Order: sequence, then C-alpha cells, then structure tokens
Amino acid sequence: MTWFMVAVVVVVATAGLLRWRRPAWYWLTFGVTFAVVRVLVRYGSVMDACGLTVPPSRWRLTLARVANRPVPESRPPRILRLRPTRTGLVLRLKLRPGQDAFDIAAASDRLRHSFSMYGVTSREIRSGVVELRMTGYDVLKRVQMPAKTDTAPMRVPVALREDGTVHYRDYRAIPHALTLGATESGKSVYQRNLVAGLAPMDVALVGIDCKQGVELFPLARRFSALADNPDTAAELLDALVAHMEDVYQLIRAEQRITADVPDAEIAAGIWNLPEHLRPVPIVVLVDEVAELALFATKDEEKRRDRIITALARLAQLGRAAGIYLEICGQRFGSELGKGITMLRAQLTGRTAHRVNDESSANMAFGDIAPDAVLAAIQIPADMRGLAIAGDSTGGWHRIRAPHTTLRQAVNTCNRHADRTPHLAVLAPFRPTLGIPKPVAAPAVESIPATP
Ligand SMILES: Nc1ncnc2c1ncn2[C@@H]1O[C@H](COP(=O)(O)OP(=O)(O)OP(=O)(O)O)[C@@H](O)[C@H]1O
Repeated sequence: MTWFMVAVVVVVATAGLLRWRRPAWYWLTFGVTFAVVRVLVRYGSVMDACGLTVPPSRWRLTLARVANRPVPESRPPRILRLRPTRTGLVLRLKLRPGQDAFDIAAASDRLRHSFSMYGVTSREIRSGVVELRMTGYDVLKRVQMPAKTDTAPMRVPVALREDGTVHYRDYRAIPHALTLGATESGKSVYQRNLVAGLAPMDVALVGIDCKQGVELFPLARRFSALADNPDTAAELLDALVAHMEDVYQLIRAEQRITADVPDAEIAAGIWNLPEHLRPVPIVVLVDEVAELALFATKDEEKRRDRIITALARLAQLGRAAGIYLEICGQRFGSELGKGITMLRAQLTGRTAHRVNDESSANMAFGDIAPDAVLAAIQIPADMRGLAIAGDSTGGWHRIRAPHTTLRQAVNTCNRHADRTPHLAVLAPFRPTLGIPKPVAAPAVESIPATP
C-alpha cells in the first residue's frame, strides 16, 4: 500500500512538472489519456451546458408515453470518432436535426474551457458532420513540425497552424502570395523556411533581395538567379517575362490539337505538358518589395515603372508558365504608386505578421477577410514569427513557422545545390560563388560631441 502511494505521488508530481515545463511531453505522456477520459466522461453534461443538445423528437416522446417510461433527455451530437493526435484530440460529431456547424463554431470557446483544452476549432467535413480539433497546449509557442508531412510537387510544409495541423504553401493551388509584417516580425524566417522547403524540389529559385542581398545571398548555391539592387532586378524581371513568353510558345506548339487528342491531354499550363517537354517551374522571391517601388529621380521612376509592369505581367500570366511569385514587404499599398494595387489583387495568398497599424493589416486582408485584419493587429510583439495566413476564400488561420536559423537554411541549400537548374535566360544573373572580397568597416566617430 505504501509503495502504491509513493508511485501515485511520483506520477502526479512528474505530470505536474511536465505540464508546466514541457507541455508537449506532458501531452504525449499523461495529457492525452487524461483528456480522452475527461472528454468522454463530461461530454453529455458539457454539451448540455453549452446549449448543444436538442430536445427529444416527437416519436421518442410518444414511445416513452406508450411504454410508460420517463421522459427522454435532450441529446447532444453523436460522437462518430475520437482520435488522439500529437498535439490534441480530434472529435468528429454527427449533428442532430436542427443543429448547424455554426452552433458548434460559436460554442468553441465554451467547449475549450469546459474540456480544459488549450484551443478548440471546428470545421464542417460534410453536411451534418463537424470536426472539432482540440489542442492540449500552445503548439505555436515552440513550433515543432511533425516528422512526416504530406508531400506533393510544389507544396511546402512551411508552418504550424494553431489547431496543430501543418500549413502548406501550395504553389499550384495558390500561385502568387504576399507576406507583410513590420520590421523584426519574422518575414525573413518565414521566407527562409520556404526556401529550405523548396530546396529539395525540382524548382528554380530566383531571388530579388533589395536589402543588399543579406537575406538571400547566403543561400546562393541553391539559387539560379539573384539580384541585390533595383537595376539588376529590372533586368532579371525582363528576362523572366521573356522566359514566360517562350514557355507560352511551347504550350501553344503542344496545343496544335487534332481530333484524336483526349480532352484531358490538352495543355493549358506547364503541368499538362509531357514530362520531357515540361520547363522547370520557377519561384521568384522578392524581399522588401517597397525598395523596388520607391524612386527619387526621373530615371529611377522609369525603372520603377518597368519593374512593377514586369511583376504585374508575371502575376497575371506566370501561373500557366510555371512562374510563381512570393513577395515580402513591410507595407504594400497604393502609397507605393500606380500599379501596386493591381499587382496586389493578383497575389492570392496573404500572410501578415505583426503589423504596426490597421492600414498595413488592411493591405493584406482588407479586401478578403475583414476579421483577419483584427487578428493581425492583435499579434503580440513578443511572439515573433506568429502570423495570420489567409486566402481568397475568406478563410484564415493563425500560423507560426519553425525557427529555422540562417545556418540551417544555408546547410539545406548547400546539400541540395546539385539540384539548382541552369536556365540559359537567367545565366547572366547566376550568383558567383566564392569567398567575398573583404569590405572595410564604416568609419566610426569616436570623439564625443561637446556642447
Ligand atoms: N517563427 C519564429 N520563431 C521564433 N522566433 C522567430 C520566428 N520568426 C522570427 N523570429 C525571431 O525574430 C527575429 C526577427 O525575424 P526576421 O529577421 O525574420 O524579421 P523580419 O520581419 O524579416 O525583420 P526585418 O524586416 O527587419 O528584416 C529573428 O531573429 C528571430 O529571433
């Protein structure tokens, strides 16, 4: 008996320590069992307290009266499946007549408190079936991506969502995207994760990094072309437009359709071309886009117009030619001049890190998901890397990318350097590899100013 008591105390103490210090371990060891028991035991009463039960139907009342039995109780949605996961529980519910998915969504915060879970989100699976995803701890506090993720061409597992699922950047579903965020909000880390995720794939990476190349040039071995100033960027974008036109010619040549070609084989983009003819897809990463749109002189204005026109053309026509845009910046609104809002409208995927004002959040979500604007401005300053990711369907999620250091990203790019495609049209922009020339440190004034 004494040994049993000691064992109980040890288990309770270990569980308590793990719960506060290592929530992920706690969940995997004790938390999941406690949570399953808690949900199953409390399910009926919690659903009743949250107003998610329906009164007995007429035939059940009649049956009870005929059989002289007590009046049947109200019934909650039926549990179809309860599945523990790495980060929480997934509960699939069959709704009762008269209930809808909105009832469950509206009660998700009450369910979270009642089941003592960290977060609860719901989504409709099909008519009458709703899935509740519960997380046992804050999965975004220290992001750990699952060891296994769904793999598909041009689909990068880039971050974790607050419900514990993986957030993918799927270039074939959403060809172009915009990532906004104030300084030090985590844009570069997000972009680094994208590059590291794309590095093992058959894709050409093109970078325009107007921060003098500090973010993308260390990853140069996996890049087919890089530009670190607006002049080179203008030429590089012209070369990409020329490449896009060549790919269109190739698709048109393939489309010389005869009556015996099945409909499914008619090419309307590079992915429909036979594999031996298919040009390699290109992802164009632009860091600090505002640098491309700002100008001080007449010549710079001409260059700016050339750049924005080329970007807008790539955004409008690039998808079929396998050219995808990934644009990052602190702000991307009409104050950057003509053509910007037209370009922004083509960037379907939107991600906003912490922003300093509502108008910056509006640039990302104002035209697609107004409630995401509120979520974006509520991101706390100490949660760097936390972001709101939405798309044109109006849906949005809170996400956070894993903290990939520059060293880790460089290692990944170097490991996959042999996959870097050589495109003739991009050859002049291929980064030269080697030891950089030493640069003199800027002079520092050491004499203190006297009043
Ligand atoms: N997902 C993350 N998880 C943990 N820490 C992060 C994450 N993303 C960013 N950080 C932290 O925030 C710091 C700033 O991130 P980052 O350089 O990506 O910001 P930024 O938005 O690109 O800033 P700037 O516009 O000034 O370049 C990083 O050094 C890192 O310590």
